[in-house]
Parts: sequence; C-alpha cells; structure tokens
Amino acid sequence: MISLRHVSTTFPAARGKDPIHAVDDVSLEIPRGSIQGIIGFSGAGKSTLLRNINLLERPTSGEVRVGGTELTGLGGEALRRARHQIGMIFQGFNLVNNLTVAQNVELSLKFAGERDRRVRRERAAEALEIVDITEKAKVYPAQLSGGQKQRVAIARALATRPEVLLCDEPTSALDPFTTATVLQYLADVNRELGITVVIVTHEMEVIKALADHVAVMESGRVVEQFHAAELRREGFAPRTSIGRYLVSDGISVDRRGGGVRAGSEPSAADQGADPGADQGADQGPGADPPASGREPRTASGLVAATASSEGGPR
Ligand SMILES: Nc1ncnc2c1ncn2[C@@H]1O[C@H](COP(=O)(O)OP(=O)(O)OP(=O)(O)O)[C@@H](O)[C@H]1O
Repeated sequence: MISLRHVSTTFPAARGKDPIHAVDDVSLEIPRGSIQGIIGFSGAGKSTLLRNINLLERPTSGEVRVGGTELTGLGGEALRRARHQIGMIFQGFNLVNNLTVAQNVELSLKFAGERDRRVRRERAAEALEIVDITEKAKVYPAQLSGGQKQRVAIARALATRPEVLLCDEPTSALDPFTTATVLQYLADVNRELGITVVIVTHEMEVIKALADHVAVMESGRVVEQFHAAELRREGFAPRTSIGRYLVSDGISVDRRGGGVRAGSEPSAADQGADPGADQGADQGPGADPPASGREPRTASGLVAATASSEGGPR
C-alpha cells in the first residue's frame, strides 16, 4: 500500500559542515490497513521519513508510492490531489486558534478543494463524531485540553476520508492517560475505517500498544524491522538497543549503583552500538506483570484502568 524504494533525503550543508543525510537509502513496504511504528533516537530521521511519505519533504532520491500512485512522479495539482488520500497529525496539534473546532475541520476540506459549504459542514460533523468530540464543535482550540485538541486534529485529518494517516509524535505532549485515549481512537480508526496508520514516536509504550510492524531507525537508515507480535514471543532477541528496550520491562534503574541495565534508556554512547552481552533480552515478554496496586504500563491497560477526563473512547 505504501512503498518506499531507496528513499534518501539529504539536507544541504551549513557553512563549513557536511550535508545531513537525514534519510539514507530506506526501502520499506507498509501493508494496507496495518499500523506501522517507526522508532529511533532523536535525529535518526524518523520525522523526515514520515514527511517523505506525503512529500511534505520531497526525497532527494528514491520512489514513494501510496496506493499504487507514485507520488515522487507527481507535481503541482496532481500531487495536491493525491495528497488528499494522506492525513497527518502532529505533536503540537497545529490547530488554527482563531477558528472554532468545526471551522478547523472544515478548513482542511476547503484546502482539499471541496467547494460546497454544506458538504464541508456535513463531512466535518461526521469526522468530529468519529472521535466523539461533536459537543466541542463550536468552541475554540484554547478551550480544549491537549487530548481534545489531538482528537480534533485527528478529525481534521479524517475529514478528507484519507486512506493513510501519518502521525508524528502524536502523544508526546500528552499525559499517559490521555495518551491511552488518543491511541484507542487511532486503533479504532484503523480497524473501523481500514486506514493505514504510520506512527513516529520515541515512546516505547505507544509502539507496544499500537503497532503491527516496527521499523527501527538509526542515522537515517532502517536498521531493524519486525512484527510487533514478536515482542511477545519468548526468546525474541532484537539486534538494536531500541529493539531490546522494547522487549524489556521498561526503564530500570539500579539504585544500588550497579549501572545501566537492559531495560534502561540507552545512553548516547549506546546509539548504534553493537549488542553488548550485558544488554541481552533478558527481561522478555514473560517478565513479571506489575504488582497489584501499581499503575498499568500499557496504553490499553491505562484505558482499562482509568475513567479518563477526556470522556474516553467508544
Ligand atoms: N529542514 C531541515 N534542514 C536541515 N536539517 C534538517 C532538517 N530537518 C531535519 N534535519 C536534520 O535531519 C536529521 C534527522 O532529523 P529528523 O527530525 O528527521 O529526526 P527524528 O528522528 O525525527 O528526530 P526527533 O525524534 O528529535 O524529532 C537531524 O540531524 C536534523 O537536524
């Protein structure tokens, strides 16, 4: 459905510096209707790769196909039209503050070339209903919580009835409870509308909760790929430190002074380093569940555990 072939994006050199190979010869196939997670350290090229998919950042070389259309072969009006099949949401929500919620959603339809105001209103109302935020249609973004803003952003992205939803750190600005709610909506949108979701995040829990497939990026390259189901298979041993973190039990700090352990956030020195013997997947998916009374760590656990102030997913 989404096919990236030998995609590279190089940013020109600043004075006296080398060019930045933000994305370096990435080939990736993302099946229709799946949820693809892209994870990696800061600066690995995740956002650039995501923006390569809708050509918000046109690759320097390589081919991007979405639903059979080669976007990299298009320009002007043809590219604008093809982009309507791709919605996008961002960490900062990117809502227009002096427009109401409904007007924000209608605006995306206007940009998509929908001239009939009545149709814009109907489609906006439909999109707001999908994320259960119809009652906020007439309020301004400043009157919304972060989670509500992101739900409006999802509605705005869905209004043009896209086949693909690109998510750039969609929950990084949200607390864990609100994160769980937003992830549940993304899961619903994927399952009920069949929308292919590509999500860039540095939040491991988001990947674990939502993704079908995982791609790990380092220095502009996809260095490891696996099915998310592998994360639950005993003995699964990813090669990268991020992969190993995913199968670990999360952050683990030795307060007795024993140093960094497998589940801990890798230090900068770990980035791209070969697996060390002390960083094996020794805390696999069979690790002990949280003791009773502790907060659940997965998004779905959080959904179950909390009656969110956001009103919660359907
Ligand atoms: N418009 C740009 N001009 C120049 N360099 C850029 C531009 N956009 C990104 N870069 C550089 O490209 C590299 C990859 O950036 P990118 O934002 O894709 O990484 P990332 O993995 O998403 O990082 P983060 O998790 O911090 O957002 C970085 O070195 C960044 O500084």
